[in-house]
Amino acid sequence: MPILGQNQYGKAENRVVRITRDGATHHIKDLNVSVSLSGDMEEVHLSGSNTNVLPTDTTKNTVYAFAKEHGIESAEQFGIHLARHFVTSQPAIHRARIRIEEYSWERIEHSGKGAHSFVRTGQETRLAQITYDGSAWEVVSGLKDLTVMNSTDSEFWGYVKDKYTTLPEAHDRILATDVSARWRFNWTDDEQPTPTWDTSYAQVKQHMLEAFAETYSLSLQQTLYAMGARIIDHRSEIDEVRFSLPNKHHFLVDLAPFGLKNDNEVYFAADRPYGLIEATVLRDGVEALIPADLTNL
Ligand SMILES: O=c1[nH]c(=O)c2[nH]c(=O)[nH]c2[nH]1
Repeated sequence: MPILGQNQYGKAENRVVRITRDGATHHIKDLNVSVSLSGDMEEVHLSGSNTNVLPTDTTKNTVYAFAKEHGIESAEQFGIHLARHFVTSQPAIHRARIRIEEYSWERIEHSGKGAHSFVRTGQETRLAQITYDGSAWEVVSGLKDLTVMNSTDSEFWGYVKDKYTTLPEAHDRILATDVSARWRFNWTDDEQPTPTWDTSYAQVKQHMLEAFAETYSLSLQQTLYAMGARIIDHRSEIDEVRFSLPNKHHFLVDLAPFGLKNDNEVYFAADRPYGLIEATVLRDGVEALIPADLTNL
């Protein structure tokens, strides 16, 4: 008989918006929450018995009920509540993985009454993944679509040249990327104090941006390492950072046909193909646990 391999189930992409009313001042949390459970699920696959199956519909309802009952302090805290609930309340469920995307809203400053108007900020999407097996926690936070550009202090030369190489060496180029990053916390058990999730997120993002701005770059690879190293050096709660950085190429336009000189002023922003630079930066002595392919994480 064929063997049932790894399996998991749950409700994906539960969109939950939680408003907290503080008089006329409102606060918004806007999340996309995916629940994935695993455990004693052989029978549902092999014989069709649903005895151990908590319906995915129930997992969806739990997300909404918890938004009311516990509020949403941070994506990480909310994910921890949910994961703990599924694993500790259902004997057949041995592992819960909660993935969250968070969309940020900024208050619209205006001179009228009330503080209940918001504009979606077009910057990055915050990410969190919480996994719990009844004893150990794994929290990986992250972000995607944080678009950054340096208009100088970037070079790329001295690379391998074979018969197919046509790329001219660059001694002053634009360096631009959409940062996708995940970082793993070394908080793993309830005995340790939990990190302050929001402060940690803000600091990690700031270190990333400062390292991008302050690194005189000889390659996107070098900039990536500088960004990760800065996080590992400054944030003791984090042991591992993984980046996926598309190199958003900007090519100088040849204006000579029009009798114009292009002194690093006019570029064509290409959207594809793009270089894709990916790497993990780790604290010395720790094991790498973030998967190499971030597309589904
Ligand atoms: O920063 C870069 N790294 C590369 O590996 C590479 N390859 C390339 O064509 N351009 C660049 N730029």
